[in-house]
Amino acid sequence: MSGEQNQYDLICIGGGSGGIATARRAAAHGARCAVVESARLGGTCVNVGCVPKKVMWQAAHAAEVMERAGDYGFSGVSPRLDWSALVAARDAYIERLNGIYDRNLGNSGVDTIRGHARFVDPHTVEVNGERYRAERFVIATGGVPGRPGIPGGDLGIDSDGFFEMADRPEKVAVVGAGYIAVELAGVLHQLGSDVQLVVRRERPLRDFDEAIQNAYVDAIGQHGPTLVNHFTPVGLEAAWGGYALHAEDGRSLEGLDQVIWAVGRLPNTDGLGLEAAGVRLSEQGTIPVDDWQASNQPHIFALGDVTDNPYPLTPVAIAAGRRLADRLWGGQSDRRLEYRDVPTVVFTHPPIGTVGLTEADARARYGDAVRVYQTGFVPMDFALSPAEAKQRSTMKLVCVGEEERVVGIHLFGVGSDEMLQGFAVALRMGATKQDLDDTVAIHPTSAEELVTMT
Ligand SMILES: Cc1cc2nc3c(=O)[nH]c(=O)nc-3n(C[C@H](O)[C@H](O)[C@H](O)COP(=O)(O)OP(=O)(O)OC[C@H]3O[C@@H](n4cnc5c(N)ncnc54)[C@H](O)[C@@H]3O)c2cc1C
Ligand SMILES: NC(=O)c1ccc[n+]([C@@H]2O[C@H](COP(=O)([O-])OP(=O)(O)OC[C@H]3O[C@@H](n4cnc5c(N)ncnc54)[C@H](O)[C@@H]3O)[C@@H](O)[C@H]2O)c1
Repeated sequence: MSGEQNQYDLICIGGGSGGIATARRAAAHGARCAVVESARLGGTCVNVGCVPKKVMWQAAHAAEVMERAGDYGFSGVSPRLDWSALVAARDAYIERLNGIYDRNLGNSGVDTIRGHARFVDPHTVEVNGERYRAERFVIATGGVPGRPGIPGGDLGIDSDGFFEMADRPEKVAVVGAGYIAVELAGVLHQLGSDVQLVVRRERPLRDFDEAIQNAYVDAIGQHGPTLVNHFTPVGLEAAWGGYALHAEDGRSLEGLDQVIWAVGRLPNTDGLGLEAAGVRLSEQGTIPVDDWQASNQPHIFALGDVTDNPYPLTPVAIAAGRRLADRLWGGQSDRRLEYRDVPTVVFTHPPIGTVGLTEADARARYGDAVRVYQTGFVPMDFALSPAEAKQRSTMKLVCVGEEERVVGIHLFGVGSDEMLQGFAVALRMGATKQDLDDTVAIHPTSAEELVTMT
């Protein structure tokens, strides 16, 4: 029987990016809140996503910079990676973050309930046999990696498995054409593995602006990983000589130490008891929500990767949650997340940064009113490098109308990851090409190209 202490204003199911952010903001507004988490606090991002991925990317980036040391006159730089030391340091860092998340929840006055939450009725969840009631719920249970439904699809590993690898594989196929595939392929390639990036169509990152797709494909054509295109996997076999990945057209990739599936993620609603709560799911298994994050049950909200959110990103889950809490408990009745002009970075080598419309989307929406500015250059990082080692950067501005309002910014090159955030503010505020031109450049940087394009 649940007592007073098990009665809340808000229970967030899922202690990841969205659930924690919502509960802490609601608590700051005075709501009595709890977060239920069945695994490690911090969710995908902290444990098997952004954070360990960025650590691996930093390691790969360090390797890349050390490769260039000779160009600047250094000698004797021949690093050898101790994979297990890297993994141990990374995991210790994440453990510290888990502790910080725990303390932050406590300091914010949010109760943490450990275990798997399951609705037993629209206002009650059960966790480890104990019942908890709330006036409102936020479902922020995120997603899990998917695998193809082909023979041998259960062999190999997914992105969760990538973070468990005790050794660096010598020869690996990364299957997929989205963020995770290109990021993991890039890290492993840069850290010394022989990597084949396997895509079903012509090239990866097909949702990105064509200039970015081309720049990325040119870059990996020059430096790796190896692109294997038009390859639709139909089977994976484990044999003595290593894995063999078979394609629909009869081709095979053989002798692989590892195969990493990066073929998309699935919303995580397993065992949530949504039928008991009366919450409907979409055909894709996501929880459909309205503009205010409400499910078909007005007191049950959902956000982040478990919804049909077009940007399954950590800051998006956080922003949706904080705005929801501001609206429900902070008296800000119009506050909600608008799912547009969300800046995002893909941590390739070099990285990709993008915000707003691609040229193709802008042309579909605005027709001839679109004007595009594009530039390509070798950043100064490679000024002293031999021609074959130089990496080019690409930048594109998509502008609309007489006033040339900037509606899309697409970057590929060293520093794009850190460059984009400020320009995304400008885009959101309605900056025009003239505003960029009127901003005095910072020299010598790559970023100055964005305010000097003709
Ligand atoms: C490899 C990888 C790299 C990524 N890199 C980036 C990046 O660089 N930048 C970026 O912005 N995004 C990145 N993402 C995406 C980002 O991690 C997600 O968008 C984000 O974590 C979604 O937050 P969420 O709150 O919706 O869910 P999650 O963070 O997934 O949290 C959901 C939590 O709910 C818990 N849970 C599930 N069901 C229950 C239940 N019934 N009861 C109790 N607890 C439950 C889970 O254990 C989990 O901890 C990456 C993702 C992956 C996989
Ligand atoms: N840097 C970042 O911000 C970052 C990094 C990683 C992930 N994420 C987020 O996580 C989300 C999920 O990433 P993701 O890469 O898992 O998914 P995704 O949906 O971006 O890509 C999945 C890819 O797998 C391909 N695919 C699907 N089935 C396949 C099959 N049977 N065989 C071969 N290929 C197949 C699809 O064509 C698609 O290109 C992203 O949309 C992104 O929002 C963000």
